[in-house]
Amino acid sequence: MTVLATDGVRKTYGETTALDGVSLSVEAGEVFALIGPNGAGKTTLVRSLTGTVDPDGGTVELLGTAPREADEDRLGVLPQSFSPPGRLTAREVVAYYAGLYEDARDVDAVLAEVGVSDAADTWYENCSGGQQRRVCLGATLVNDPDVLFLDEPTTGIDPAGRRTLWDRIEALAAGGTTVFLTTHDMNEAERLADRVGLLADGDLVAVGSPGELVREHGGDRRLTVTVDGDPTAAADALGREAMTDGDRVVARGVEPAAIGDIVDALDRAGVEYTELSWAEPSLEDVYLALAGERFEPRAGRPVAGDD
Ligand SMILES: Nc1ncnc2c1ncn2[C@@H]1O[C@H](COP(=O)(O)OP(=O)(O)OP(=O)(O)O)[C@@H](O)[C@H]1O
Repeated sequence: MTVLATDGVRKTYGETTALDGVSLSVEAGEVFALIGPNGAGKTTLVRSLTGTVDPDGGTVELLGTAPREADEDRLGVLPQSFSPPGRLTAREVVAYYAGLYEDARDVDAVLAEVGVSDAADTWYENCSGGQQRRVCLGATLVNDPDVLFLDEPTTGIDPAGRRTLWDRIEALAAGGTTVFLTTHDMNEAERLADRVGLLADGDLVAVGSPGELVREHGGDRRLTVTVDGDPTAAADALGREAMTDGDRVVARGVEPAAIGDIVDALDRAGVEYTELSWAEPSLEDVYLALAGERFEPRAGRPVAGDD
């Protein structure tokens, strides 16, 4: 069942085109992550989907109706900036939002779920930035929403806390909650999302599962050797196309099975190196390929016909 859908959505602010004809749909129980550079239009799209921005063109449907008509009891929305009154405790903030619903969840259970039980009696304004973000997330979960919009949910949260919240979001999705999130954290998108959409300059330039996007746009597996000395000797020793960049030599398309032979070849050639690493392409490579800022390697020079 389609939970939300846009067709040709456009939004301009004066001379700025925030959304330039965005069409997408998200199915029940799906986790959809929207990524893209600052100013790409992510928040504008979330706000169009939740009915707080009126698009200039195109159509938006949420739960089978116009966003403003959608049943609020079934929605949870965590905006990018959310400013509850500072002189309420964390528990009072969540209780305030719980009070807006007839059938709200237990406030302490929600605080525990987002990992802020310890700060339950602390004034919101005295909570750390990460604790505040968790309290706000808790406030969006009080009505046990069917559809959850999370605009940069883990910004400002420490790595361990981020993982706790990822677990929580995964558990919600496993329970059937549809999640639409925006993030600048490629690990977050890769870990959580069934599908990822990359928005650039108001255009949805790629949509697919993280695996599909990486296969299509992520480029090759690569081996990087950081040398202590002249990189060209290392590049020669690799016996394959490579590129030098400062003290690094990068060869693309290297299979894991070839790493042993490469190490032997470097040893035979007497190449001194400080690091040898091998990496699969990731969503970050997709992002950089499709929306990143391009730059020329500082002292790079192609070796052996590398492109
Ligand atoms: N209310 C507004 N008035 C004027 N311009 C706006 C308004 N809201 C957004 N914009 C502009 O629309 C464009 C898209 O902004 P938006 O906040 O949707 O981007 P974003 O992808 O969410 O960015 P970020 O990653 O920085 O949060 C930007 O150029 C922004 O300046």
